[in-house]
Amino acid sequence: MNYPEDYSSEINELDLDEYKERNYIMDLENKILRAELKNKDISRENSQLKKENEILKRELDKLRIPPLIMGTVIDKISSRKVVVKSSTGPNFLVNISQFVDPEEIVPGERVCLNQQTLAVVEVLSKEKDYRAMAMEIEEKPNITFDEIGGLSTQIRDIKEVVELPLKKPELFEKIGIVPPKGILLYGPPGTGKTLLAKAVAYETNASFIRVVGSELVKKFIGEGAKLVRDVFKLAKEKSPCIIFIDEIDAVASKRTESLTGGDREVQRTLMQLLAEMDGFDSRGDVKIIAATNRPDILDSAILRPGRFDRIIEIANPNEDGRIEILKIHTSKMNLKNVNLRDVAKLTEGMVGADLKAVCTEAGMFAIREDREYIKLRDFEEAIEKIKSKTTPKEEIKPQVSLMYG
Ligand SMILES: Nc1ncnc2c1ncn2[C@@H]1O[C@H](COP(=O)(O)OP(=O)(O)OP(=O)(O)O)[C@@H](O)[C@H]1O
Repeated sequence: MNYPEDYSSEINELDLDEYKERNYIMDLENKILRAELKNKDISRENSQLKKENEILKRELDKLRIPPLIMGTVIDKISSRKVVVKSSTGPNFLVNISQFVDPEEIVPGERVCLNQQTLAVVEVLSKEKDYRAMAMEIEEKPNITFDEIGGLSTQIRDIKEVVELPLKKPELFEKIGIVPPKGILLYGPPGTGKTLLAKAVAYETNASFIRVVGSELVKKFIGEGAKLVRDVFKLAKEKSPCIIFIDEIDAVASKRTESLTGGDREVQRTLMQLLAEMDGFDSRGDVKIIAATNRPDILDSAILRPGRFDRIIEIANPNEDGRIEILKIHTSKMNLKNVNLRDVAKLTEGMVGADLKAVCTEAGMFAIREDREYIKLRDFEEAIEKIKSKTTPKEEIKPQVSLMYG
């Protein structure tokens, strides 16, 4: 169409204005979109941080709760005053804390006392028995040796000393040798000691009882020795059974000359443990696996023949070990162009628990970017993040004179 010259220039100007306006609007829309995406990212990060904050708060609360003393109510003097026989020995006349319903407290009831004020702060109902609190019992843990990476030699050793005697006791009888009763796993935290013990229980169809050394002597004051007795009794009832004692150093560190009250408690618990171990038949179907990060401080009494006389080191994984562990933890992840050897090279010094955290974190980075696959960059960022949170694991060896088998 032909327009007169002056009219067409007016239209061109109009077009230009409209064009500029449209560009401006598009620009604004892009900015809004970017701001919205950023906002989404921030709120996702915010909720992640909130979750982390919650976890840390809970951890802090746990740390703030001082250890409690167990006791049995002997007599009720008034609605808020009772006489309690403490598990540490003496009787106390104590108050009932305002958080506890005084109606619940009758003679014979087991209660927890605050260590400083000795007030009754908790009633131990039958369901919430302290034994249940101190022991983790699994009828058949669901962990197989295939889920453990980088520990093939240790798996072979453990099979020899635990699995074989449990599955074929007649073999040992024929040959005339006594299978070991207990083995000690030592190595830095997070290297898979608990995992190994659970896998042995799974492969031998055994139940699994886990107790933590530090809890036996610090959380359930005065009950350590009794708990050890109960653990062995329960293990016999549930046999075949694997007893796993984590942090054994807390009950079996070298004896010191002067004994404080706490040390005496440790002593009593250790003596009971040694007596229980000496008292049962190594050909039976209860085996004990203990774990420690501090083999250097162990009392040699527990490493004597007939006790924990097999020692297996669970060290930090090497590069091939790290690849195996990464394979396990990425088996269900959608990876794109990720060579696990590259990831293993970047994770020198990390243990299995760190590698698991790296895999989960790499997945989180992909989710944050709305991607359905995980690339090497996600692993690199995850490694940075985990490294900034963890301290390098130190390897501590037992003293040479303590090593047997
Ligand atoms: N060798 C491994 N192969 C696969 N996963 C592992 C391995 N080691 C550790 N992990 C992962 O780390 C988690 C923690 O490991 P585990 O509890 O067995 O370590 P640990 O040596 O018993 O540590 P701690 O001394 O702190 O008790 C396991 O549940 C598992 O997911």
